Amino acid sequence: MLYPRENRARAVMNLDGEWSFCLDDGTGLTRHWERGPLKNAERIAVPASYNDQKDKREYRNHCGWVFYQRQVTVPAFYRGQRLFLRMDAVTNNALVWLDGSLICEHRGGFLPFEVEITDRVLPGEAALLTIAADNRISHSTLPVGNEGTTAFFGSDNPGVPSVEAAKKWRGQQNAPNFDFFNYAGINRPVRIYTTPQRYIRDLELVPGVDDGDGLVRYRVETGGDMEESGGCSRQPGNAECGEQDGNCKTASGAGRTVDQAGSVQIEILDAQGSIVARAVGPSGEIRIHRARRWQPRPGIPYLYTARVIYGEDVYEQTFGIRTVEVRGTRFLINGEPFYFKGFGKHEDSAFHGRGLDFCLNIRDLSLLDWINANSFRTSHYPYAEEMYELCDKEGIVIIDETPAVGIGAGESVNPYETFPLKEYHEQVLEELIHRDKNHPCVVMWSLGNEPDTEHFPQSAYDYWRALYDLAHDLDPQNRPVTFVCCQNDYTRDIVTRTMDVVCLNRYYGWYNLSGDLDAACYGLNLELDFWELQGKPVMFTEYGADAMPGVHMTVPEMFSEEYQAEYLDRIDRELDKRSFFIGEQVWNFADYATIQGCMRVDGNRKGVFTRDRRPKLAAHFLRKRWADIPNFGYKN
Ligand SMILES: CCCCCC[C@@H]1NC[C@@H](O)[C@H](O)[C@H]1C(=O)O
Repeated sequence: MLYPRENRARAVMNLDGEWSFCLDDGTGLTRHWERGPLKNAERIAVPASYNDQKDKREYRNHCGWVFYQRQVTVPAFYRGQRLFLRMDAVTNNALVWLDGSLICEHRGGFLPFEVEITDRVLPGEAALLTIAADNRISHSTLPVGNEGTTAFFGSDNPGVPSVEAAKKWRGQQNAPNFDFFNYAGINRPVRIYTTPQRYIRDLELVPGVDDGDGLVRYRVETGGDMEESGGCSRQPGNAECGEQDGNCKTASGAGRTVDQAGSVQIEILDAQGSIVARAVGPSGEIRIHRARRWQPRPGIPYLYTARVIYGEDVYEQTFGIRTVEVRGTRFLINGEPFYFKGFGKHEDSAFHGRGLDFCLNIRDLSLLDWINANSFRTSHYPYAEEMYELCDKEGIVIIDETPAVGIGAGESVNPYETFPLKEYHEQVLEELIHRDKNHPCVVMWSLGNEPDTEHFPQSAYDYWRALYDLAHDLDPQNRPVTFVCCQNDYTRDIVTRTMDVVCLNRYYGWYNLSGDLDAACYGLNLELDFWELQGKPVMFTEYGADAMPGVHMTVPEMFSEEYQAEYLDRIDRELDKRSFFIGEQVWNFADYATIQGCMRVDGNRKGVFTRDRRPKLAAHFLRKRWADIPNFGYKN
């Protein structure tokens, strides 16, 4: 499924803007609100979460379906073209109708899905588009919601009769088993795009090097051929209603890599737009003489463009010539040992919630430059495609993470036996890799964040090892695969040590040994001694401390800006002593919204920037530290 781009063969209609909106009162589906204009509708902006767009508690705390609606008129001059409706992300589950007919549904709130509507709309005629979004989370969703218990870090007095009675009285509420607000709705763009009858369905680019040349393996999948069959080529994110067995059916017939009805041509253009190589056929290998490498900044993130021509259709995709490899305890990019400097982030901002915000993306990459960072993890879900395109251009390295956060329920519940997540997790992983496979900025896949790997070690190993193998099978570039492990008994965890890179979230001196950085460094070193024996590259994907802006102390204590800065300084000094330690990603880039709770003061305050992107003391510390740490060769 290709990102929508307009060109001489394709048009894109962006449906962003003001839509009609209703919170479901529990009758929307049974009374078929999609069959006509929404009654008592309010105005809402798309793309953006709905939660913060109104000053109404019911918007903030809604639990269930919401309905979005707008009229769409495809221009008459699109007649004869194929038409596709693409939703970049509807959080968390979606139903889509046109003129009251269900045309597709999708599970998952952070990856795109599309459906062909060529035979469902009449160009020149208005149609009523309705999208319903369900924000409920549970043991069956990713991210995971708690069932019958409190949210992550929630507090409770279980068993007290009055408290238990009140929980029953208040009815169903979402209880996120994750530490970010469960923003929901149409968080990313909705578009209609056109293609010629025979069109390019997908493009896979696998860059390699050969004695200074670039060697790019490519594969083009086409669709809409004359001899099209109704066959189902499983293309993640292509959905058509009626396929209740989860078997995606492409409404446009089977995808083919073997060209049946016309030749595929591919041209490679350099950054100046000159054709430097070309090939014919739906798959093959292209040599680019004296190719320029894609390098993380301050290197040059050089991008080529693959232009595919198939019949009347054209599609252009940028890509980079770079290699990624784990060798011993080193993480190599273009054969050189890379050191990760950066953060766990969130897609989070006032007003937009989790909605795509082009301006914020530009601003955040500017701040990553200001602070001398080179990378971030898309914690804890895939980010909007536009951010990856920016990182390709700016030379920022990404660890790309699924929405699998919160898989665990304490020592008494084995989530791997009781949470029905395996197939869904596989679907999400497949959609993620399918969407992001061509981005040079993506150097590693993270299968998920902080699952329980301590209480049921063998079940955990079986579950995550299968996903690890699947990720390696699915990724044409076969990038390293990891997952992110939380503070646990690392001697009982038999999963983390099997990943290509050991990614640790550690909070010595915060969630344990609180406020005591001497003891924190002592404990950290005991654990690092353990990891030294594993012979794997190890990095922090989270470490940090909350800091309330403006709280200052001469003797640093928790929640002061000084403590946050000293925390990072002390821990970093210990990490510098370990040659197998290949990166430090601080939690978090910026303060962000969470569910209410006695552990959160207007959200999570571990940001080194405030939510409106003002630097705390720790940001100045990191900017200075990271100015002296090179991308390559810092450790070995
Ligand atoms: C004992 C609890 C361990 C929590 C580990 C720390 C958490 N990791 C996942 C992130 O989404 C949270 O925001 C972070 C935290 O709380 O700030």
